[in-house]
Amino acid sequence: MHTKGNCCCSFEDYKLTTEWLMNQTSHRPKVAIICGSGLGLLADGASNKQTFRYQDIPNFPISTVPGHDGCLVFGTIEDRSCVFMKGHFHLYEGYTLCQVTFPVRIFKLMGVELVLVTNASGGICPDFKVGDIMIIKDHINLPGFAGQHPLCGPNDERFGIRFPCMSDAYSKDMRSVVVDISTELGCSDFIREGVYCMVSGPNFETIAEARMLWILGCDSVGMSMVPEVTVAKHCGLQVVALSLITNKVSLDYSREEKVNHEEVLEICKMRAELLQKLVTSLISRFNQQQIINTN
Ligand SMILES: O=P(O)(O)O[C@@H]1C[C@H](O)[C@@H](CO)O1
Ligand code: HPA
Repeated sequence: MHTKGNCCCSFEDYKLTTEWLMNQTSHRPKVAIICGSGLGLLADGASNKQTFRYQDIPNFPISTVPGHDGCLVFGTIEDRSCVFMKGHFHLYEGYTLCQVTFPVRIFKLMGVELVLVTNASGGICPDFKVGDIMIIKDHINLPGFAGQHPLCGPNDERFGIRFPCMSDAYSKDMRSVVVDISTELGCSDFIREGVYCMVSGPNFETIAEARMLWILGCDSVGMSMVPEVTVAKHCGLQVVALSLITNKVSLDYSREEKVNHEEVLEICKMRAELLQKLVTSLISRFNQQQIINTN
């Protein structure tokens, strides 16, 4: 890979990795699922699985965080090919945003149309409970404000335009499909909608920072996803994102609880089955929607 500004991957790098994967598998996924911390279990429901460890895929970064298995799983859900990222990459691991978002452009080149992102986040909105699932309707890209943005550097028009619109990054149609599915599954009590804020991490927020984020309009805070969503939107992919509220963020100096990563993973385990049902139903609805759109 070569380096230019924030950008360390050339079109040839993306092409090489895509061709390598397409030579190794006959799956041609239309949906990619990015599994956040502790949520790799989402791939377990797929059949006809074919797994590639990140270290074996040319140009792929490797996962360094507990709860991120570090493999790409191709499989079938409801007769449709999907690709699951069991583990994704974070700024705090020391990766550039070009590396963090590298897989998204591979998905684009492979023919993916929908990216379904899951992650873990801390609930800022006082109404949120641990275990709630927040449908992300918008985000605040805090590292982006400071120039840590995946689209900084020369723009490659083969992926998208220089100045992409982000006001509709999260598909409105797919968001309402998630609401319908949660009613059908009888879990609408856990479903919320809100604004996710990305911070770089790796420390959890101070109380003053959390209060600032609440004033700014953030309902939850996490350390990932926004770069991937930005790059997905830039290259014309539909995005739907679900954030599992794994802890309540302290807004109050009298609160004694201290958040830690083990607790985050524990809550992910608790909600993995429900998230898996949501994801499976969502994929089958996306397939139906595609069929309707092409008829
Ligand atoms: O990868 P995600 O965003 O799901 O993981 C969150 C943010 C940190 O990586 C970690 C903190 O516990 O969980
Ligand atoms: O409270 C949090 N803050 C930031 N990232 C997180 N990921 C899970 N919980 C949190």
